[in-house]
Amino acid sequence: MSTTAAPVRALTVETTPVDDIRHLIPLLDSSEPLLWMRKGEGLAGIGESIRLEFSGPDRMAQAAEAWRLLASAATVTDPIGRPGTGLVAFGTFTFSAHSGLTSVLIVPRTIVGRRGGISWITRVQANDGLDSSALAGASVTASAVAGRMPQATPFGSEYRISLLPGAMGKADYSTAVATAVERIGRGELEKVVLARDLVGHLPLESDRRRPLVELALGYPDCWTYAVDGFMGSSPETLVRVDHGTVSARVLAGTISRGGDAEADHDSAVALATSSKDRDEHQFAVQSVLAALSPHSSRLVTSEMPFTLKLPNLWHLATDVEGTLSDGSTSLDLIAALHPTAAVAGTPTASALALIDELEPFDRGRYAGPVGWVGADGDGEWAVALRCAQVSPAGDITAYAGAGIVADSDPERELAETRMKFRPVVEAFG
Ligand SMILES: C=C(O[C@H]1C=CC=C(C(=O)O)[C@@H]1O)C(=O)O
Repeated sequence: MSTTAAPVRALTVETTPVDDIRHLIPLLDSSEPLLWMRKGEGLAGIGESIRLEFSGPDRMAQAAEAWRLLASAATVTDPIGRPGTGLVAFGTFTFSAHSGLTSVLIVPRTIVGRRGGISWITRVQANDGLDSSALAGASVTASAVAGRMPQATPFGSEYRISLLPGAMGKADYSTAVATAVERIGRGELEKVVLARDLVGHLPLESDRRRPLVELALGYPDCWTYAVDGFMGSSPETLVRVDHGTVSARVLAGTISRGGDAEADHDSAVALATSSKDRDEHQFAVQSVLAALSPHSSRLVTSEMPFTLKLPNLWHLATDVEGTLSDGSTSLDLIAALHPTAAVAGTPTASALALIDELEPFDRGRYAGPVGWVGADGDGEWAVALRCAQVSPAGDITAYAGAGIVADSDPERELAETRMKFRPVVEAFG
């Protein structure tokens, strides 16, 4: 859909309960799926009612402001009142302030949701009436047609795509890690997260819901998402705001799964007791606490990080929870949090400069916030990991990175990125 500065229309939004909907993905558009899902529940978006695009250093703050205006002008009928009912926008934001890709908020024409066993449909209609000049920094495309009841459609043919090294090959990655370790040794910074890319191409008219099915079935405990051609399955909750409660799951520190039960247990113990991984993890936790403290009271974390088991690896994890103290929306909070030390490093400015210097590609939306926001500003946002951007022409770019600290070993970090690519490589392959 093209982007023009068309007048924004006020939205009329109506949520209605429906009989149990068990499968969200078959309802999606096969070429432009919009999805947010975990453990079989979540939100499926069909069509676009309004698209807001942002770029530059203030992209998230602009989105927060534009969303306040759009939501306050909407007429919402929502007898269910659960997270994800009523007016919702799906969003994806670029990692870098100077990315060539845009950051977007998309209000679908129809949203089908399921949460706690309750299913609903939300229909959105764009009407005349809201002045677009009010939508700070946003470029807007609007469509007036209201959503219809979506029907499941059969999946298109199967395909198998190989993803191959992109702008940064394996040897280049190891060299970049060695350079980062040297810079850390010189005291220029303490941690940096370096990523590499894989590329491939989707055949014409491929059903883009297929990789989502693989991701959702293979990684049910992760957030499986698809917004504007960007898709993946992330284990990391950047922030969730629900009726005044703010929470996050911080991940940093990784080890492979063991080949049998005993080796797997040993792997988890090795991760939990590794001072290298504990250090890497603490940088990430501290960055999240520092960003959330000004907006929350009673911010608590588990005393020690715990080991989180995923099908492809173990992570060190810390859950954070607090009470929102200043009425921030989830978009305000992603603006405050991004980029955490789980995806950039410490100190942030030095880490971003080194990423720019050592990574020969634009991260696009990789490692940026991806998720949804509701009319009241509540929402759920993941750190966009284990992901790929698929362009309208079918070009695929997948990304995975690893946190580099003083005693990182380049070959181990390379192996870690291979593990982290697994969900996406298998979903397309
Ligand atoms: C940067 C990534 O992972 C982050 C999240 C969890 C563990 C990480 C690590 O152990 O390096 C990274 O900080 C990625 O998956 O591309």
